[in-house]
Amino acid sequence: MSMIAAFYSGKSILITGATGFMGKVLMEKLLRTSPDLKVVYILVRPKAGQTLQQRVFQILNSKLFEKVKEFCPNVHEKIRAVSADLNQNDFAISKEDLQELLSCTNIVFHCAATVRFDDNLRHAVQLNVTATQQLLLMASQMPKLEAFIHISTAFANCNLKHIDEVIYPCSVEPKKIIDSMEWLDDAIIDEITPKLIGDRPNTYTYTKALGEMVVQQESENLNIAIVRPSIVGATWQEPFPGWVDNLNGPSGLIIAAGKGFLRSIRATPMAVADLIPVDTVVNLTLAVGWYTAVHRPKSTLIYHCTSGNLNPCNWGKMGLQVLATFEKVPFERAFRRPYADFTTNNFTTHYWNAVSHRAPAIIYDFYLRLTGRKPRMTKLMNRLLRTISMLEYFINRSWEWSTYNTEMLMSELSPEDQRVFNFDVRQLNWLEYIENYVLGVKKYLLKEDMAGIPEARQHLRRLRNIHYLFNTALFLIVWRLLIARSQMARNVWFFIVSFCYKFLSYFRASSTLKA
Ligand SMILES: CCCCCCCCCCCCCCCCCCCCCCCCCCCC(=O)SCCNC(=O)CCNC(=O)[C@H](O)C(C)(C)COP(=O)(O)OP(=O)(O)OC[C@H]1O[C@@H](n2cnc3c(N)ncnc32)[C@H](O)[C@@H]1OP(=O)(O)O
Ligand SMILES: NC(=O)C1=CN([C@@H]2O[C@H](COP(=O)(O)OP(=O)(O)OC[C@H]3O[C@@H](n4cnc5c(N)ncnc54)[C@H](OP(=O)(O)O)[C@@H]3O)[C@@H](O)[C@H]2O)C=CC1
Repeated sequence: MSMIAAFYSGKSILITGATGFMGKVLMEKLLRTSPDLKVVYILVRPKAGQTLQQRVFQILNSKLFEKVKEFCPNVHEKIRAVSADLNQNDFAISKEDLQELLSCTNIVFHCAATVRFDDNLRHAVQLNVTATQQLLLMASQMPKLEAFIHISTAFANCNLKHIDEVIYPCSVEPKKIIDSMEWLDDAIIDEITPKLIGDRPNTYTYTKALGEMVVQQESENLNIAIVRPSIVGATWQEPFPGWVDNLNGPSGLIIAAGKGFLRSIRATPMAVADLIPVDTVVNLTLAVGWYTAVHRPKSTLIYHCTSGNLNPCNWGKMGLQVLATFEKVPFERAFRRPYADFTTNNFTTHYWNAVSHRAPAIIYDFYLRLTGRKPRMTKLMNRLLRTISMLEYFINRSWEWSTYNTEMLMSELSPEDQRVFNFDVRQLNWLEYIENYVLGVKKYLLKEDMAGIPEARQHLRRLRNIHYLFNTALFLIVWRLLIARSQMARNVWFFIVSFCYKFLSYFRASSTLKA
């Protein structure tokens, strides 16, 4: 019997960010392994014209929840969606709901965050710092609370090269930042943002670091732990391999490469690609919840959920496996044949951006205009290049994360728990994982049917022929222009033609003699 699963039975669990990528997988695993838990409270905001109930219904009817519904058909009865907006004061939770949450919650998993790299500082602080502080305040009023698990990121301290499982202070106190966001106007905030984030690449990593400081400062009377995942990718094993439902991290780039938009990327092939499957993160998080509640460590423990030091893989190897998988399972209606290379300096990056990204987009838009359609490729390409520029920081550097606490926790688990809540990334076969990841992107993100593969191959063959035709035509045009303008080009042309003629004459003569 799994001790962790048994621990969650009968418990009331509060999850923030349950509609997000990680939150969904966390909720699914909890309900599948501990169907006897009392209730899962999820803080949800109405969004995109959908009510709370519609959002929850959509999640529970997704492919991700198919397996849990086999075990526990009335899974929806275990979930209680509470209307809440983490950007609002007191999260805009009704009095009755708040009362219930405060009096019943045993465990809190705080996953909600803004993970956008381009968020303005005010919004990123509101969600990643102020909301964390408010949630901790709520938690301190929960008499039955056994553990509070905060999800941070391994990149919160990406300005350092070696990162230990400790909280590193930021130069300005989070409380001061929170206060200043209340009275500074947007223009001033934009001006001071680069100074505040310092050598971090974006507001996301900075505000996640501030969030950790808040956790540390409020941790006095609470039993808290922090989990720091690196780049979270599709599921490795559970509930099935390759599940993914958003474009963050590598997923968007896999689509862009598979559809032939992304042909080169500025990346360091030998840099460690610290990817971690989402089910591994969730297993560790649940194990941390159990350990923190049962063993009540004296200080706030931080757990790195990373792969680099236990089972390293680099971007070069991953990229090649991504491309190899496109050969086996091509994506439908590609813009160009998938081919991508890593560039390593400014000059080649600009050159390939012009030749492989912008020029084809302009030519395609010209074709769309000619055929009476609205041009859209240049806009899309600009957006892709902007996205890539924001991710480049992470694919051109390597970090070392120590994992003593994570390894200690692994050794504390029973063999059954090590199996059911497996977070031992040493067992991961990267090539198999990447292949399943690409397949998952095709199936669950692009919603493409496997039956469409022959047609996709046919389409790629057509693109290859168009490519050859285009290159030949381009060559002839350039050559024709050269001949018209330069005596030297004419001489070279005359030489090649006469050489070919002589070769053919000799070949014909020798074959006549043989006959
Ligand atoms: C040896 C040589 C080998 C040769 C082999 C060569 C092979 C080469 C390549 C092969 C294929 C690639 C394989 C892997 C390559 C490397 C991948 C590296 C990824 C690394 C990521 C690391 C980041 C992790 C750091 C920290 C981890 C965390 O803690 S946080 C979680 C991560 N957060 C994010 O990823 C958020 C990023 N997103 C954003 O910040 C924003 O979305 C944005 C700024 C990127 C865009 O904002 P914008 O307002 O413009 O638009 P938005 O409304 O959000 O979306 C616009 C359209 O763009 C689509 N979109 C969104 N995100 C992405 C994305 N990540 N990639 C691509 N597209 C994206 C979005 O859907 C919108 O589309 P439309 O609706 O169609 O307009
Ligand atoms: N994905 C990754 O690569 C990594 C993620 N992390 C961390 O993991 C955690 C989860 O990330 P992930 O699941 O990928 O992120 P997602 O963007 O998929 O999910 C974010 C969640 O936060 C919720 N949320 C955002 N704003 C509000 C709000 N104002 N009120 C209520 N809820 C809100 C979202 O709700 P809604 O659906 O309504 O928008 C969503 O459920 C985050 O803390 C992140 O920092 C750490 C390392 C890597």
